[in-house]
Amino acid sequence: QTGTCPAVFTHKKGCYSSRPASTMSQTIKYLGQEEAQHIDEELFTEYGFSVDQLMELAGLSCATAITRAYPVTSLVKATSSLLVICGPGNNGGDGLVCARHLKLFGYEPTILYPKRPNKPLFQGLTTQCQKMEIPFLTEMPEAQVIDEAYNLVIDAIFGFSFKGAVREPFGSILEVLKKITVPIASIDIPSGWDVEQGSTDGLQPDMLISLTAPKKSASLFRGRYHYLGGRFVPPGLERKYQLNLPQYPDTDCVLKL
Ligand SMILES: NC(=O)C1=CN([C@@H]2O[C@H](COP(=O)(O)OP(=O)(O)OC[C@H]3O[C@@H](n4cnc5c(N)ncnc54)[C@H](O)[C@@H]3O)[C@@H](O)[C@H]2O)[C@@H](O)CC1
Ligand SMILES: [K+]
Repeated sequence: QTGTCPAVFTHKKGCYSSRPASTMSQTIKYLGQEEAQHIDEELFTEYGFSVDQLMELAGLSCATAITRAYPVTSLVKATSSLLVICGPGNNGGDGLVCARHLKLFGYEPTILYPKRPNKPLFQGLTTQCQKMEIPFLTEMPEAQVIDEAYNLVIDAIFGFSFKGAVREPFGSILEVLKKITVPIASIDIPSGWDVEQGSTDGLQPDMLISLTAPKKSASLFRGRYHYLGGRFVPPGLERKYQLNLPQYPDTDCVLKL
């Protein structure tokens, strides 16, 4: 039995978990944009979480998933250098948290954070990264420079609130990212992709870390590593939106999908 029932307890009649049997065989839900935003809002209102709490858990999940896919010992460059590109919203905040944890995990992240919201949350996260001695770039390097200097680029530019044509400076940044050959790990959504429809000529990340639940465009992801993170969903919210989340193994904060 044990061999056929990963991540759930077993007993003599087969697999079981704390989840009702009716949801066990169903597949994980891929969320639309509005649905993702509603879940986000409910977590903060009805369920009493604060943004910085969930951002910390989300960013930690991302850093952990990255250690699974790209362990320090597997990196090809002489240093364990990573480039983390942060956008103007909460996806960018996840990137800052992720960079801080990656530094603690033995990587050498560098951050590009061109549009910084004038809010204490983001100012605090920026200070924390500076105090962790993570360098900040003042401009986007050229594609060739990125390929030479970094093992991996972490895309924390846009998440589930992205809409419409990409505005500067992010249009130029995404153009450079389309030319690089080092792998890209995208947080929640590959930036520039429509949250539901994806993109035919957009980024093609090697890794996607879906937070809470994958968004519809994740079904078009063709990279090697798709991870789920953000192990903080209360059961009532999971039931209401029929998320059918898989069970995370043991105490892990990430799960490979
Ligand atoms: N509910 C959840 O599961 C959680 C979500 N978190 C993160 O929060 C993200 C969503 O954050 P936000 O709602 O702040 O939004 P995003 O971070 O997706 O982006 C919003 C920002 O991007 C800008 N923007 C939108 N479209 C643009 C365009 N076409 N060109 C240029 N700029 C554009 C907006 O002006 C805004 O500043 C998620 O994807 C996830 O990464 C986590 O921080 C916490 C938990
Ligand atoms: K992203």
